[in-house]
Parts: sequence; C-alpha cells; structure tokens
Amino acid sequence: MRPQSLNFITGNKNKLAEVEAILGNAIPLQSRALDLVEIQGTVQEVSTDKCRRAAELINGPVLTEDTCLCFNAMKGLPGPYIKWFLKAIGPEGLHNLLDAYVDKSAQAVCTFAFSEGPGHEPIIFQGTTEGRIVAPRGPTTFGWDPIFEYDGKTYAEMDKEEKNRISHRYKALEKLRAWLQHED
Ligand SMILES: O=c1[nH]cnc2c1ncn2[C@@H]1O[C@H](COP(=O)(O)OP(=O)(O)O)[C@@H](O)[C@H]1O
Ligand SMILES: [Mg+2]
Repeated sequence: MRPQSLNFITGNKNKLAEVEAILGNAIPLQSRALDLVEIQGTVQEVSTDKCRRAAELINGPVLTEDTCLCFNAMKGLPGPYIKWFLKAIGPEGLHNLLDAYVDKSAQAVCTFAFSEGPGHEPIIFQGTTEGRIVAPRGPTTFGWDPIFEYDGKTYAEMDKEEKNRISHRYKALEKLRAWLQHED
C-alpha cells in the first residue's frame, strides 16, 4: 500500500513552498518544521540517515529531502555539504571557489526519502539538473539560486513556475509521484 498523505519534515520554508507548488493536489501534504541532523558521507548515506532520524523523531511515516550542489571541477564537492559552504561564504563566495578552474559545470541534486516509520528502510527518489555556476544574478530569496544557471537563466531569474518545471526538485518529485500512483 502506498501512503495516502505525506508528512514532509523540513526546516526550510523555500523547499516547502516548492514542494507544495509542484505536488499541487496530487497528495495531501502536511509538514513539520524540524531542522534535522546530517551525517557526513555519500548523498545516499546522508539522505537515508536523515530520513531514519526523522521517522524516529516523529515516530511515524515521514518524507525528508536533502539538496546537493556538486561542482564537477571539484569532483562533486561541496555536494551534501553545500548548506555549510553557503552559510559561510554565500553565493558570491561559492562562485569565487571556481575561479581556479575552467570547468564551471555543476549539478543540482535533490534527494527525497520516504520512510513508513522507525525501523522501515527509507526509499529514495532523486532528481538532477545540470547547470553552470555564474556570478550572482537575480533575487537572493533562496540559497544558491542566483549562481546556478540553466539554459541562459539563473534559477533566481526564473519565475517560480519556470524553475518548478525544470528543477532538480521537480524531477525528484516526478519520481515520487509515479511511485505514489503505482498500486501494489
Ligand atoms: O533549489 C534550491 N535553490 C537554491 N538553494 C537551495 C535549493 N535547495 C536547497 N538549497 C539550499 O542548499 C542547502 C541544501 O542543504 P539541505 O538540503 O541540507 O538544507 P536544509 O537543511 O535547509 O533542508 C541549503 O542551504 C538550502 O537552503
Ligand atoms: Mg544537506
């Protein structure tokens, strides 16, 4: 049986707004504003552990999400540590990191994880959008949106509907949606 509603655990208002906009009325969505502890490791390990912790805290079914920004010139870093890099050096500083490299290509990776509750192995849904790191352009409303360029525009320069049609988060949610609709 697939879940009939989702409890999205996140402390990030911007993420929640995008998830609400993208899922629309596909499934009833609740949310709890909790900032979850994150371990070090691969994207898979970080996301799975984050979801297990949330299931234990809530003591029930949960949906969690973790976002990575991976610079190809830096072999995928900052990756899952992007939150701490962004906090310390901001979008401008992230852009400057790539001064030393010719390759400015990057991947935005969104990983949702769903667990039925404590002791249940999380199921992973991942989406990736390929882009390029540029000097900041557009409103500074959401994280590294001003420096991630896709098809000539930064995420920050796109209106919300436009971002939500091509984003890493949209692609991951499409996989979640397909799974939710599949009865078995
Ligand atoms: O779509 C996005 N555009 C720009 N910044 C984002 C996007 N998604 C996540 N971020 C930022 O990248 C970092 C991702 O880290 P993480 O997914 O662990 O955040 P969280 O703890 O706020 O849920 C955070 O600083 C978040 O604000
Ligand atoms: Mg993270």
